[in-house]
Amino acid sequence: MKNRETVLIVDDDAGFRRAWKRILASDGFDVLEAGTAPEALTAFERARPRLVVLDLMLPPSGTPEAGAELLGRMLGACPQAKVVVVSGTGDTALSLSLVRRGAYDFLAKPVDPDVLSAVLARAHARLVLEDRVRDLETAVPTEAGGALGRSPAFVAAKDLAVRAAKTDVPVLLTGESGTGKEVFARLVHASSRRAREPFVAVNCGAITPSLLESTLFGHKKGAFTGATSDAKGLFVEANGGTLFLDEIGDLATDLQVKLLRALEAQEILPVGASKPVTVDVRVVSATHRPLPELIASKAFRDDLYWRIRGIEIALPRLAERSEDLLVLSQHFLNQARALVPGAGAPRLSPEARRCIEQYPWPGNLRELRNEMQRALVLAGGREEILRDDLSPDVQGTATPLEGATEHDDDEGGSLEEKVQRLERREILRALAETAGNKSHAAERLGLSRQGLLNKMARFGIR
Ligand SMILES: Nc1ncnc2c1ncn2[C@@H]1O[C@H](COP(=O)(O)OP(=O)(O)OP(=O)(O)O)[C@@H](O)[C@H]1O
Repeated sequence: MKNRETVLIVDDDAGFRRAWKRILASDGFDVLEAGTAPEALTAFERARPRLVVLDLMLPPSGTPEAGAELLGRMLGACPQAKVVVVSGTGDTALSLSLVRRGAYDFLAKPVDPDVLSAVLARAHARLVLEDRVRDLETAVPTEAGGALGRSPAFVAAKDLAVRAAKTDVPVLLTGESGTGKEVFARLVHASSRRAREPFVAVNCGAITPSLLESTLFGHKKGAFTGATSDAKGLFVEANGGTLFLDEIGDLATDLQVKLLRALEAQEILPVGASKPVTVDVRVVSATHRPLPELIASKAFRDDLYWRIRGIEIALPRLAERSEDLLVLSQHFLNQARALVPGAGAPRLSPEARRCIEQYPWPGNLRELRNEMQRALVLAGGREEILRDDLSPDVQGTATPLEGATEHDDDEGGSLEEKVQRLERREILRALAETAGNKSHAAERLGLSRQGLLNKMARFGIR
């Protein structure tokens, strides 16, 4: 059997270490040894073993308190580590108190080899189980159309979308940028009788009016310079299915008239054609601009408004979906793994969660998605996403948790690496405290503005 798990054996007696090493190596573990508390800490920081056999009485101090402190440092750095404490026969009370403080189990000397083997096999099985649970927890199932969320405002919008989908009534999706309007348009399509037919999306604000007309309705060969052949247009491409008109508030007024005619007659007139073409298309529109205001300023036709607004679904801002924040964050982190080679199964630290919950997310889900991608990149393969991996705005003014150890520099590495981590944290903190003002942050840190910019570039800070 090959466990591919490393066990660190910590004992000052080289004879014991040798004997235990033989047993555990034959059980299939990779084994590391340390004879003193400093050696143990160095080995732990370097190899991050998740299994440790720890004798409490270690040089240089030789006191059980030093062993207990070592245990605390190991569990602080790697809470899932399973540390089996080994003590003298008289130390049962102390060993028990350490189990209460997070040690996995304890063994009294002289250690029975079979018991050692069995305890470590059980600890290893536990690790495997915990890994599995974590994988399952992080693999949040993606629901229909990827529309995740359980907050009341979101569930109400989703119910309405699914009910509207069963009819052919036009749907108007409103909501700030990044609230998931396109995701909802796809949800309406996927829940409708048209699900197996095409879903065609067009952003009305992204195409010039002259091009948009032929893009939507098609054109005949020779209708305008460059029209070298007939083109079908998106209405015909979406025939039988759903046409998603994103940013409909940006539609030029003459096109509004043509769109209204197409929707009322269910037929379109390709540019340069003399005969209309009949189409069967369900239209879903979306806008982040308030159409009533555009109507008041004559920028949008009210007859078209009433035509596309069969059922209006207002998507809630992310700030109104506090119950969904962490599920969505985890979902976006999982998604981002595909973009970051070597990223493990990420999870958010308590501090990072707090920051996410306190930030208002003006860019809604799109901003959250980008933030999670960035955090995963900055975490550089570390599975726990820390507060410092978040951008200064998101770290914002959230007050650190009391007793939080995130900023304690106990993550190991060379002196230079520690100094760099410290520098990066101080820069992020100064930026957060000055609301991202680089000149003020530089002043606070005693750097020139350019010096700060250089360091930000080096540490990958936006
Ligand atoms: N409920 C959801 N569950 C999971 N991911 C979502 C959800 N809603 C939106 N997203 C994701 O959030 C991002 C933004 O969503 P989308 O593009 O639909 O927003 P939008 O309102 O159409 O934005 P814009 O108005 O700027 O075009 C996308 O990556 C999308 O996949």
